[in-house]
Amino acid sequence: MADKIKNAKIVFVVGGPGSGKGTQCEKIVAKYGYTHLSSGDLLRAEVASGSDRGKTLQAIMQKGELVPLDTVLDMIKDAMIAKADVSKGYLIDGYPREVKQGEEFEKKIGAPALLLYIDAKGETMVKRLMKRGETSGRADDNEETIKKRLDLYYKATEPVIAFYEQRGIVRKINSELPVDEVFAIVEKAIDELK
Ligand SMILES: Nc1nc2c(ncn2[C@@H]2O[C@H](COP(=O)(O)OP(=O)(O)OP(=O)(O)O)[C@@H](O)[C@H]2O)c(=O)[nH]1
Ligand SMILES: O=c1ccn([C@@H]2O[C@H](COP(=O)(O)OP(=O)(O)O)[C@@H](O)[C@H]2O)c(=O)[nH]1
Ligand SMILES: [Mg+2]
Repeated sequence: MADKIKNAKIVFVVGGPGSGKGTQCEKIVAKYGYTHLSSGDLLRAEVASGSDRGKTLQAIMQKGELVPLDTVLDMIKDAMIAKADVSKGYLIDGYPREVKQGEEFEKKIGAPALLLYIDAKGETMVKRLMKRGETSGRADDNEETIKKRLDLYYKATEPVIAFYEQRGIVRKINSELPVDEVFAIVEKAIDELK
């Protein structure tokens, strides 16, 4: 089964909480028809299903901590296989969160062709998430959990960017700009892939 996705174009979308990963992914889907898989959305869907596994996940996410690596990777892999026949490429949003997750992904699935590094200042991300929290209904969009997510991002996820920089596949995107200007930079990076 996994053979089906071995030659697929894979793009990692990495950035802090509230940096704008989901916003840019939506625009990429609209223009390029890629399959968007947000690790956070997959986990939230499991929580929403009310399963026992979902209950365990909810407790971890509420605290802003990381779910065990194998859980997320299995979910992403299943979702990729489900779309293998129709997909032009995959946007893996919010993953890897730590270097080890990237290594395991490559062992089980394949290597990314590009890493979009969506970069905004810490204070910008906090402001956006507090605003989003007014309407998102996300249990982790509150001041205390946002702070923990941000700390964990700097500690665990930023090293992921350094790891892939050695391979020359990182494109840094300044997401302090308005959404459409950010997307103009994103488009250049995706167009280079073809
Ligand atoms: N000015 C500006 N605001 C943005 C931009 N991208 C996103 N936002 C706002 O920031 C908020 C968070 O954006 P998301 O795309 O949900 O961020 P994310 O990185 O997917 O966040 P998580 O799901 O928490 O990982 C949104 O509610 C947007 O309104 C941008 O490029 N410019
Ligand atoms: O690979 C992943 C992706 C997400 N999460 C959990 O899901 C939450 C929400 O992730 P998402 O990417 O939606 O939002 P972010 O934290 O980037 O704002 C995180 O805080 C983690 O608890 C995780 O443990 N592993
Ligand atoms: Mg998101």
